[in-house]
Amino acid sequence: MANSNSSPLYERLEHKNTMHKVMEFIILFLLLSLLVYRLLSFSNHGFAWLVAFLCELWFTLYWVITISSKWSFVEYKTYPDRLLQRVAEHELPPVDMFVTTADSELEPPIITLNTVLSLLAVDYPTDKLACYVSDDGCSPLTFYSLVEASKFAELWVPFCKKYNVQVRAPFRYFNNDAIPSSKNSGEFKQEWKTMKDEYMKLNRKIEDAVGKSIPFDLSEDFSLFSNIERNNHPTIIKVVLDKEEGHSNGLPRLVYISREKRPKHPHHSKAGAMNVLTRVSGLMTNAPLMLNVDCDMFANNPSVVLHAMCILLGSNENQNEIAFAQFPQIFYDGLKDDPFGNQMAVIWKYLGHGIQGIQGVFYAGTGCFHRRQVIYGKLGNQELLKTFGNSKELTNSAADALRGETKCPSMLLKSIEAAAYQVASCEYEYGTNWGRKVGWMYGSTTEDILTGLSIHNRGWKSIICTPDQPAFLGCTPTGGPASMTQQKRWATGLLEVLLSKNCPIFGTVFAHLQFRQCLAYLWIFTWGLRSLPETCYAALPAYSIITNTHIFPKGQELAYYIPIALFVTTNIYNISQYIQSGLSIRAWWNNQKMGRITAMSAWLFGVFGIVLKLSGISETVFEVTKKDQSSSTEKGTEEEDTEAGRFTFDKSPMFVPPTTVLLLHLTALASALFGLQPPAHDGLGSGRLEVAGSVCLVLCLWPFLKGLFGSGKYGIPLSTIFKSAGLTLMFCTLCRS
Ligand SMILES: O=c1ccn([C@@H]2O[C@H](COP(=O)(O)OP(=O)(O)O[C@H]3O[C@H](CO)[C@@H](O)[C@H](O)[C@H]3O)[C@@H](O)[C@H]2O)c(=O)[nH]1
Ligand SMILES: [Mn+2]
Repeated sequence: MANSNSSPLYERLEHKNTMHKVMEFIILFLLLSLLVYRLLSFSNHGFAWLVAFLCELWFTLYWVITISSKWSFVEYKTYPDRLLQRVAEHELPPVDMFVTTADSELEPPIITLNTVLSLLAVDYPTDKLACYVSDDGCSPLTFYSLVEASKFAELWVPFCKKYNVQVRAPFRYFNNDAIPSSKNSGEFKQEWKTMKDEYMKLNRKIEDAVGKSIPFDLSEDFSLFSNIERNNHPTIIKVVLDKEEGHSNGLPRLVYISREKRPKHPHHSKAGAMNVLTRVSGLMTNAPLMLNVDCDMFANNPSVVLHAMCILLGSNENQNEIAFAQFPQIFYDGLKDDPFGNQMAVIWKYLGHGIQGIQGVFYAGTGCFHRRQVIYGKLGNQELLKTFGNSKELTNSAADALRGETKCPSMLLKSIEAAAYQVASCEYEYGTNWGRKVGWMYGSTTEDILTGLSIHNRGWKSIICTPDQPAFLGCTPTGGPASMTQQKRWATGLLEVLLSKNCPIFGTVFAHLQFRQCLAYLWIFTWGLRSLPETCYAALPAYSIITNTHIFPKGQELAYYIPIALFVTTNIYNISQYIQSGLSIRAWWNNQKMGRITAMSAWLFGVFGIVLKLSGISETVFEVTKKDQSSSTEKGTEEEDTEAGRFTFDKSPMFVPPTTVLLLHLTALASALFGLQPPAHDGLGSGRLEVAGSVCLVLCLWPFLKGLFGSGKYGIPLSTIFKSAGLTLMFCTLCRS
């Protein structure tokens, strides 16, 4: 095409969203009015008034930060076709692809191997790709699955490319039994059937291996795994697929790495794993770009790498400003209407693209392409050794990477074996800058946001890339306990950053973090803190009904309409965003409910976790979330499916606060209904707004109301109910006295 050289590889589209902005200001105005009203009537009221004021002050400040973060909605459109016309295949930069897994029980190897297969099969020159799998579980099963998957890949990858298969994770591709009808040639049908049979065989092999202590004969490779403890073992590095010298087998390289672990050495969870991947790949292939995904995030769009290249090779003037290209987290088989409120589609859309208009989207830990140079930082030669550690081979490769040279070694392991084992050992990082100035940053269980922040601090930008066909799809946790565990880890991890020297405010004052980008980071880092005002505010209506006082304006005051208007506009505003994102009102309501529940349980415990850490009582841990096999070969029973979205419980203390708040409101409403309230002091007792607030909370806590009467995992454990009842009783007694 004549003009293909001049047409850009990506376009930046700004959206005005005027209606949203107007509503955002109306909401802000109402919040401020409420604050003014509280201040003016302060003298007539007591402690509860002060609490309400403080909570509302927090909500207002938070709203200002939210408006700023959402303000500049910017979207990027990428054109991979133009890229292929402009850049010759051999000029495309190599990419190292990282997959992390940590536990073969919580993360079934069949999921991991599907992710790996989808990456091996992407549309990109295979000799430019290498896939590295980090296994923090040091599981022979994972290794075995990888070896078996690599054999299957020899059939699968050519098949995908021949027929331009769109979804290259076989468990998704073979999800329904019917042969895709779009391609009807007899040859295709035949090959499709063979492929499915082969995949089923692979599946069976792995299923057979699960649960056996030694699932395979201890041949040379597997013997490395015998008598190994997960947290106490030497490094294992195995090249599963290599390039034979001279000829290519049409598959990318594939390497299995289980880094050394010793009980006394901190392993820094995923961040530590990422740094080992970075170093080992630096020695082996040293690609200038690195993609990383969680084990459950398969490539759902075969052109992902090309889309990312559009941005990272991009237009000349700013290609050196963009540090990473992040694809949004989207989930497959997400339960309908997001009953656990963890699909975050609206957040990704409005906050993700809003921040895009400032310095760029946050790094979200998965589905992201980084520049190796940026991850390494900018350094002079004399600093290299101190920064990167004592491996001469690694410092040389890092120096190459920093100069923008990549000499891709043709022999993978043999020549550099010793160096690879050295950089994967647990003592290697001592006295270096790994985790502090280079690589993935340590000190938070949300290493992703922290690492992205450290990049933005240095003045880099980032871009969110949203091709029409979602680039990566992963699992969300289902059920109450798993969702809460994840949310608690996030709340803790984010607070760990907020309360450390990495706090974004320092980044703005002393480094190159833009002011509004700092606000956007504060928006996310304060998730955990939101639990405090939310929980207090949730208790207020119950308090006022029980004591027959009022915390909202009375009917005869003009201010009476402020909370009502606030309630109405906020909900219209929120609902409109759900509808514009193609979601249902039910999804909005579920998120609304879960927002309240999460704040009172998981986020609150995130704060406790931080208090314990700061007082030196306990460390924070990265608890891996369980990945469900859902739509692979095993289907849940019918009965389970109908209950899929129902909230589940366990004995975790996290469920105590929401249960308590629920019991409190039930008590309050009952006392109002049966006229058991004490007489009001000034004739101004609790009124309609307090009762409405109380009813709202009961509705938000509906899953817990059902849980009071449910049984098994659907029921709140008796011990939790007793604790909550005790707390409710205490609260009521305190109120009355
Ligand atoms: O010691 C560990 C712990 C975890 N992981 C891996 O980290 C990934 C994310 O773990 P998961 O339990 O799935 O956490 P999520 O909350 O679902 O992950 C989100 O949040 C994390 C930060 O809290 C980010 O690291 C992830 O990329 C992001 O998807 C998985 O591939 C794990 O195998 C390790 O490699 N080593
Ligand atoms: Mn996950």
